[in-house]
Amino acid sequence: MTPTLITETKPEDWTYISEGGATIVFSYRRPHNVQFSDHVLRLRKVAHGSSDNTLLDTNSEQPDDPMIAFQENIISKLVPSEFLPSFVMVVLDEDWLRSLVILRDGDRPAERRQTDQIDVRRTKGVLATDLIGGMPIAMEIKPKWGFLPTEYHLSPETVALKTRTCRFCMHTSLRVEQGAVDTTYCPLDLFSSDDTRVRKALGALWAGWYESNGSLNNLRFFVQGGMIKPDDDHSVQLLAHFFTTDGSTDVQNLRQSFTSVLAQALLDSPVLSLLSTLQRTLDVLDVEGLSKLYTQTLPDLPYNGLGSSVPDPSMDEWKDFVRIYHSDYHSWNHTVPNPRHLRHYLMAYLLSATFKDCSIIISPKSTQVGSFDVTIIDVDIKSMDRLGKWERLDRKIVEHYKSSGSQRRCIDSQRVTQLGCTRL
Ligand SMILES: O=P(O)(O)O[C@@H]1[C@@H](OP(=O)(O)O)[C@H](OP(=O)(O)O)[C@H](O)[C@H](OP(=O)(O)O)[C@H]1OP(=O)(O)O
Ligand SMILES: Nc1ncnc2c1ncn2[C@@H]1O[C@H](COP(=O)(O)OP(=O)(O)OP(=O)(O)O)[C@@H](O)[C@H]1O
Repeated sequence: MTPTLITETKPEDWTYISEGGATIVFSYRRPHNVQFSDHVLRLRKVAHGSSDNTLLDTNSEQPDDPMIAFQENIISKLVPSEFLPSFVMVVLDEDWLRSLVILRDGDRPAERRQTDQIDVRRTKGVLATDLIGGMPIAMEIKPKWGFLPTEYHLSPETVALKTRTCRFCMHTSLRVEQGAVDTTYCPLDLFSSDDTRVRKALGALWAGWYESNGSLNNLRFFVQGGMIKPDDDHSVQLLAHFFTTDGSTDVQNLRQSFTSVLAQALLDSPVLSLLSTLQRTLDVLDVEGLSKLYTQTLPDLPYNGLGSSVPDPSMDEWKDFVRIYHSDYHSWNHTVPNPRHLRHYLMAYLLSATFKDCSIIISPKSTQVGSFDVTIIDVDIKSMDRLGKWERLDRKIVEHYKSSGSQRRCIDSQRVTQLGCTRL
C-alpha cells in the first residue's frame, strides 16, 4: 500500500486543536481530500533541550508510532472499535513540520510553548479520526480513577483511608496544597451509573471548568474545533446556544442544562462502565500489593523501586497478556497472587494505568438529534519505568491525606451502596 504523505497537504490546511504531555493535535480543514478530511494529525513532542531527539536517525527508517500497533493489537481487543478513533501512519517531512511550527506555535498555551515543541525529526506521525474539528460542539472529559481498591493487599496504615476516599480526591487534596485549583469532582460519582450522582459529578466538573477558567484538565469544551474558555463571552454564548432553548447565558441555567444533557449522554453509553471495569480488573493488587509481590518474587535483586530494570513487554507479550486476560486471568486467586504471574500482574497494572489516564470525547451524532457519540482517546502504552513513580506518588498522596485530617467518603457503586459521597 502506498503510504500517505503529509506533503500532499499544506501546513496552512491544519489548525491547532489541543495537546497533552506527549502529543500535539491538529485538525485538517480544507480543501476536501479523501485521505485527510475529517482527520487529525497527531505529532509527538520533545522537551526543549532534550537529548531524546538526538537518538532519532533521520536518515534511516524510523519505526511507526507504537500507538498504532498498540491500539490495533491490544486496545481494540478490550474496547469495541466503535468507541475508538481509527489510526493510520502518515509520512512526515522536516521542512513541512518547521513551517507548521512557524504558523501554529502561537496558538499553543504559553506554558506548553515554554516546555516543549513538535519533534521535527520524526519521519512518521499518526492520522486519526477527527472527533472535535468537524463538530459544532464537543466535550472532553478526563474521568481518571473509577474504583476503590479492595482491602486484601493494603497495609494497616493505608487500608482505612484507601477504601474510604478515592485516589482522585486524595490527589486533589495534595495538589491543592501545592497551589492547584480545588475541585469537588469525584470520579466515583461519574462512574456510578446513577442519574443523581452522575449529574453531581458533571456539576462539579462544570464548576471546576468555570472557576479555573478552563485550566483544569478534567473537562474541556470545543466549539467549531476551537477550545473555549469561560471568561470569553462569545464562547459562553455559543455554549448557551447549544445547551439551552432560549440561548440564556445565565451561568446556573447553563450549568443545569449542561449536566442534564451530558448525564443522559453518559448514562446511554456503555463507555464509562467499560472503563471502570477495565481499570479495576487490571489493578487487582493495588500498587502496594504489586510491590509486595515484586519483592517477594525477586528477593535477591537490589530494590531500586518497583519495576526498576524490568524490560518493557514486546507486542507479542502484550498480545499474549490480552489472551490470558480474556481466559485464565479472572480465575486466578488474586488475594494470594502466584509469583509465577508477576510479569502479567505488572503488565496488567500498566494497562490499568492507560485506562486511568485516558479521556473521552462526547459529541452530538450527526444522524440523530439529541444523541451523542462517546469515544475514548489517549490510550497510550505506559512503560515499566513508571512503576517506581506510581509507587512513590501513592505513598505521598496517602501520607499527605492522612496528615490533612480530611475524611471524604467516596462510594464505589460496584462495591458499596449504603453511604453518601460528601466532603466531611
Ligand atoms: O500521575 P497522574 O495520575 O497525575 O497522571 C498524569 C496526568 O496528570 P493528571 O492527573 O491527569 O493531571 C498527566 O496529564 P497532564 O499532561 O498533566 O494533562 C499525563 O496524562 C500523565 O501521563 P503521560 O506522562 O502523558 O503519559 C499522567 O501520568 P501517569 O500517571 O499516567 O504516569
Ligand atoms: N482523535 C482526536 N480528535 C480530535 N482531538 C483529539 C483527538 N485525539 C486527541 N485530541 C485532542 O488532543 C489532546 C491531546 O491528545 P492526547 O490526550 O492523546 O495527548 P497526550 O499527550 O497523550 O495526553 P496526556 O498528557 O494527557 O497523556 C486531547 O486532550 C484532545 O483534546
